[in-house]
Amino acid sequence: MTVSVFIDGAAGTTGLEIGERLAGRSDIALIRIDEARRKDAAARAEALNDADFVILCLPDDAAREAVALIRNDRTRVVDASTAHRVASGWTYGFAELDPDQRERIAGARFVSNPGCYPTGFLALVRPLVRDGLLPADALVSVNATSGYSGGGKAMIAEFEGGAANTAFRPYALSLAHKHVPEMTVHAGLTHGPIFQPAVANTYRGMVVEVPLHLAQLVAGTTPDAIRAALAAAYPAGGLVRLSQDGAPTVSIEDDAGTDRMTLHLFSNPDTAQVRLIATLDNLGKGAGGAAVQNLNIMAGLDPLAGLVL
Ligand SMILES: NC(=O)C1=CN([C@@H]2O[C@H](COP(=O)(O)OP(=O)(O)OC[C@H]3O[C@@H](n4cnc5c(N)ncnc54)[C@H](OP(=O)(O)O)[C@@H]3O)[C@@H](O)[C@H]2O)C=CC1
Ligand SMILES: CC(=O)N[C@@H](CCC(=O)OP(=O)(O)O)C(=O)O
Repeated sequence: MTVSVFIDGAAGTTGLEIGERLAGRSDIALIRIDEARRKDAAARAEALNDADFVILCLPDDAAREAVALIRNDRTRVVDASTAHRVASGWTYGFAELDPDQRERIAGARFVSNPGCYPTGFLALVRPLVRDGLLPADALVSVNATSGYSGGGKAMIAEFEGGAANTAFRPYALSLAHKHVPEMTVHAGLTHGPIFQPAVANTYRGMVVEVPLHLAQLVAGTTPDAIRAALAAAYPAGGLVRLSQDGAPTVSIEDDAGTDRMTLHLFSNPDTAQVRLIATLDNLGKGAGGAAVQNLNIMAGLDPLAGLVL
């Protein structure tokens, strides 16, 4: 079986990553438009309506416009932007979020690819809320650092052109980052987490951390219970894997250049505190890898085709 796929925004950071993963696959026929017409609405509309699947790698407004340009009831969509991640009629494209999420994605016409930071946050927190270990009204925070490719072409130019002039820059200091709604909704929390992102002077990779006092969890919850919940949520052999933490070091490079995500749990019985940490690639499981995974699931293809494990 061959499916036709159009990447709208193929010349951008995420679009190029996805194009690389799909190139050379015999089960995918890529639809391309001339470089000179890649922002031309008529050319895009033709490709959007010809394709079995489209992957939107566009700014939010352009992603909404692309969806409006689809005039048939056949073309299926994976949107990598933030535009539809808590929108009704859209399925959240995080296959490992819940036991039946993969099946929901398989049957969906409109799938929103998760944000890169929410991918790490939700992997750590969603199983704890679902299993009743973390109360839904818990007040949590999430600290995270991303490589600068997370900011797309503009941020890459800033760092590689020498204008950034920093090794590490906290941002979103207004406490209103665009990822907080999807973190809240899909974790099943009633309060948004305090989100403290930063960008580091490295191209790709992320560290996403949720620190918790055991007192924030339901009484009697132990680090072993948290580990058991995470182990049950992420069976071996998938893209999301639970580290055994024999060698307790974590770095932003750990999963860079791959489509996997690694979860860590560190704890100290004396302080009754835990640090839950996810490492991933903002362009891998945080964007392009997840989009290809969703496409594979929706089209009924080999679920790991084109992915870097
Ligand atoms: N970078 C990352 O790590 C992640 C990005 N995303 C999301 O993916 C989307 C793309 O981001 P990213 O690749 O980083 O951004 P880039 O800025 O690198 O790429 C966006 C691309 O879209 C093109 N574009 C803009 N407007 C239009 C339009 N109207 N029609 C056609 N093409 C258009 C741009 O053209 P031009 O080249 O001329 O500027 C550019 O090539 C965003 O919504 C982003 O939030 C999601 C997860 C992670
Ligand atoms: C370092 C950096 O600037 N990161 C981006 C998010 C990266 C991203 O890809 O956001 P989406 O997944 O929602 O598209 C930011 O914080 O806005």
